[in-house]
Amino acid sequence: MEVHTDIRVLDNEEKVTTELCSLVEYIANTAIEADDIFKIGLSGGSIPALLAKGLSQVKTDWSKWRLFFCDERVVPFESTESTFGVYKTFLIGNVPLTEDQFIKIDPHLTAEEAAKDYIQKMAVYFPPDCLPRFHLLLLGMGPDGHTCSLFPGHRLLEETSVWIAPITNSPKPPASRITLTFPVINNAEACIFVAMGSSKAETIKRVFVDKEPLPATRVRPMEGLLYWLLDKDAAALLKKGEVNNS
Ligand SMILES: O=C1O[C@H](COP(=O)(O)O)[C@@H](O)[C@H](O)[C@H]1O
Repeated sequence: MEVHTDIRVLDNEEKVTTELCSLVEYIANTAIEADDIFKIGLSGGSIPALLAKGLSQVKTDWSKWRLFFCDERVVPFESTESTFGVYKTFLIGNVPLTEDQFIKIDPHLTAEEAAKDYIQKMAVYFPPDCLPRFHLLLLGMGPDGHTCSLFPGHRLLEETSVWIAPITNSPKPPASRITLTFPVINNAEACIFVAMGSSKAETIKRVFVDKEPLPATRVRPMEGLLYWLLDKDAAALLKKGEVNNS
């Protein structure tokens, strides 16, 4: 079954930031109205810097936000490789979010233990006996097509038995990470990919024109919405008609 994909090509990073934050605002406030809570999964890479620039304009009840990690590196929070560490530096103090609204890994555990521990932490926020359904996942895509810490050709692409899986041989350092698995990703109410810069152009073509089965292409929220926010450089190899500007 086809998943409707809303691809938006924006002029530059500033416009991508504005579009991203206005979508996040709308989805957050809709979730809060319906469920009295907004559950968002965050990615690392280029996304935290965009949120740092745009989220302060967002009007929402910040106390209702709970922030999870689509993937996280199993390193101390003080490390520049820690995704939570990056968000802590960029967001806390910049928007009215407190550290305890972030559902964090225990960085003192092994990746395997950290994944199990994170499943238990997540379970507190989702109904029992069914897959977690996030209101929103913010996703990035590496030049190799990876998303979260799901890398091309890795056995974790086929993992369906756990919500969160450990990985100890990540091809992109650091090696030790935890990641959401596809059943949870594809159960989300909405996923927003952000890809910017010419280093992403070839991979964007592989996703939308060649339709290669890359990890990012496998994000298909069957009962949800899928957005791709691209800047002009990332979209450079797409022809007219391959995108729907809105
Ligand atoms: O390693 C990672 O990379 C991806 C992509 O990052 P980007 O800088 O190309 O946007 C990111 O989404 C993921 O969370 C991170 O662990």
